[in-house]
Amino acid sequence: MSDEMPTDLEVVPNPPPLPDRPDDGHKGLFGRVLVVGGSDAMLGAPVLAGTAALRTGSGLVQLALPRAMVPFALSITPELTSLPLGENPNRTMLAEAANKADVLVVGPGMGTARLARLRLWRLLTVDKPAVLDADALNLIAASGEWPATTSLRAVLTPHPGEMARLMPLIGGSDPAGGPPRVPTDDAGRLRVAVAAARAFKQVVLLKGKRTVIADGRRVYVNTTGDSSLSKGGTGDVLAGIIGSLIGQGMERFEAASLGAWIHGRAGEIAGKKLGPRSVLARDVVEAIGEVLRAM
Ligand SMILES: NC(=O)C1=CN([C@@H]2O[C@H](COP(=O)(O)OP(=O)(O)OC[C@H]3O[C@@H](n4cnc5c(N)ncnc54)[C@H](OP(=O)(O)O)[C@@H]3O)[C@@H](O)[C@H]2O)[C@@H](O)CC1
Ligand SMILES: Nc1ncnc2c1ncn2[C@@H]1O[C@H](COP(=O)(O)OP(=O)(O)O)[C@@H](O)[C@H]1O
Repeated sequence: MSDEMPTDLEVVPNPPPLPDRPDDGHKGLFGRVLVVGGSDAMLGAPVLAGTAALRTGSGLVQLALPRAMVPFALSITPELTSLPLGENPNRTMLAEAANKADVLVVGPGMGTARLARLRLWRLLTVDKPAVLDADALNLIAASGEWPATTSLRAVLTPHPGEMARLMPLIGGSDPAGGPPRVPTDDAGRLRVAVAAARAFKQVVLLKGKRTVIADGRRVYVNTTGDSSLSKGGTGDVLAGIIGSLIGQGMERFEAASLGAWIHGRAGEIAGKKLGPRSVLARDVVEAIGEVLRAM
């Protein structure tokens, strides 16, 4: 990975507007999102992602998650539908659901066990746009190389810890010989996001204060958001928002940029109501409506 700052980038100053929502539309027009995630220890992550997608305007959101969790997940958000996953890899049913969807959100709370890996590898062969988050990224990092055969057109949404795990795949290392680390300054974060986008040929969103979105040619640095978002589950909310915008027809870089902006504003609004310390990820989901109404 080069230490040079790329000089051939278009810096996008503002996120794009929301896509149109025709008055005579129906749920089939506004995107079918499939969220694949959840594991014994983590139910909240896929539910937060799916609920955020519904709040952002998706017509239909289905959660593919372990069978035992389905009743609990649906009792939190009954507007979600489910694909119960059993102990076998269930890869055919999963691939069928993925093929019916307009966009996939893969990884929130999925864990890194064998079944999760098998399911992810099956999904990587589906020709769909996707948001790859959390454990989807950890599984790819653990495999040691970017899956060159993937047909997914993805937005990767690593936090700096996940990005550090991916860095060996783009030739990133710590000069001192320790584990790779993501720089904390703006220029360094931008360099890493652009290098990853170019190496993987995907859209990369590097989370944190001043989230960076890069597609290899363009870069957008988000300015919304504060410490109201510094709590478990808010990244899952972001994955759902971006998936929803892609499902509503937005191009991936634009969806990731606008999604980061909406997510940050929703965090700020929730923080004003409750105080930044007390905001939960679900409060960020609840604030999405206020953000969208004002746009
Ligand atoms: N309710 C639920 O169901 C929830 C489920 N969740 C699910 O949990 C799973 C594991 O995801 P996870 O992010 O919690 O663990 P992991 O990837 O090991 O990250 C921690 C490591 O990364 C680093 N690090 C993190 N952020 C950083 C930053 N901004 N800046 C810098 N470093 C940062 C951090 O480093 P440290 O600060 O400790 O030095 C640490 O090493 C995943 O499936 C997710 O979806 C969660 O979404 C929560 C709610
Ligand atoms: N101080 C902050 N300012 C702006 N955004 C923040 C801040 N703290 C966290 N965030 C945002 O909150 C989200 C946290 O995501 P992540 O670390 O993946 O959480 P989780 O995995 O628990 O859902 C990211 O979008 C990140 O950019």
